[in-house]
Amino acid sequence: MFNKDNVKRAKLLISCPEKPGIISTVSNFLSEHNANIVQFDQHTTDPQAGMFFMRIEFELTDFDSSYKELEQDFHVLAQDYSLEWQLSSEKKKKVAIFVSKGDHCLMELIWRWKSNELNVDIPMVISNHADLKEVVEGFGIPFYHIPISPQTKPEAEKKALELLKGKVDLIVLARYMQILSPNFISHYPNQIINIHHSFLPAFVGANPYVRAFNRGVKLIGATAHYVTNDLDEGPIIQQDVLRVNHRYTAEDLKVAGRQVERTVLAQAVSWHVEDKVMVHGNKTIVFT
Ligand SMILES: Nc1nc2c(c(=O)[nH]1)N[C@@H](CN(C=O)c1ccc(C(=O)N[C@@H](CCC(=O)O)C(=O)O)cc1)CN2
Repeated sequence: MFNKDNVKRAKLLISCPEKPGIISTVSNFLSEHNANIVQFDQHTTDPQAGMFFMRIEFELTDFDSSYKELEQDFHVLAQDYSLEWQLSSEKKKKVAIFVSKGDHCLMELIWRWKSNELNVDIPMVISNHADLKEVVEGFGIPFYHIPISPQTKPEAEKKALELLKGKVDLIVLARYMQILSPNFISHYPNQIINIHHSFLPAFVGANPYVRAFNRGVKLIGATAHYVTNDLDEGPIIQQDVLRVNHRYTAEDLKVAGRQVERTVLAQAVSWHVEDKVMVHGNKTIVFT
């Protein structure tokens, strides 16, 4: 459809201590900037003394000039009201995917990208193994093999950071089986999403399916979370479970779990790139 008035959408995420009038102040600001609100969501942790969260999606005509003007003016309002905020346009986010040998989560993301279901660019895949090089390059995606050992991890992470610098908005660990250092994570705060193959907080760390089998669980699950220095303890974005029974071996659990892992990760990545996730402490607010 021809867009004669250059109308595009933007998203504004705001968090601040709860106070009366914040909604009317922000909506008046947007009205004064000729923004047409098309979606509005809010959450208050405690009406008396809690935190207030808001997500507003709006349209702007003459987008390129009006977006810049709105952004400049919002800086002033944000300071006056002590707002934490993020303004995003419809520009596709650039997502780097980290993998090891398992391909099911990687392929789910690539399939959704190829079908335009996931509105992102994938500038690179980085792996500590070469196994998936051919399949990734077959989709025209650059693949970088960076081998890692406990002795070489600092150098390997330095190489990865150099490849990533200025090229990505989000890193996805698609069954990447290496613990990231605090230094690496510090470059991408709440911009690294991991899929853990258990229903956290159960079975943190390595080999969760074997431990689930030994425990005799009747549900297995997967958890997508932001990566922090505390292994598998970061803010949870999405989870799901699958019913199992005594007939499942540990290997059966691993195979059955792949379906849950891939859909949970894809949903979490979709919500993040659509600017629907806000982080508060060690929790998220997801405006679905
Ligand atoms: N700093 C963080 N790094 C990673 C996190 C995280 O939450 N914080 N999530 C993990 C994913 N993961 C489970 O989902 C996981 C991966 C790897 C290991 C582990 O013990 N790795 C060993 C090496 C194992 C090997 O070489 O095969 C290690 O890194 O020393 C535990 C949990 C991704 N990273």
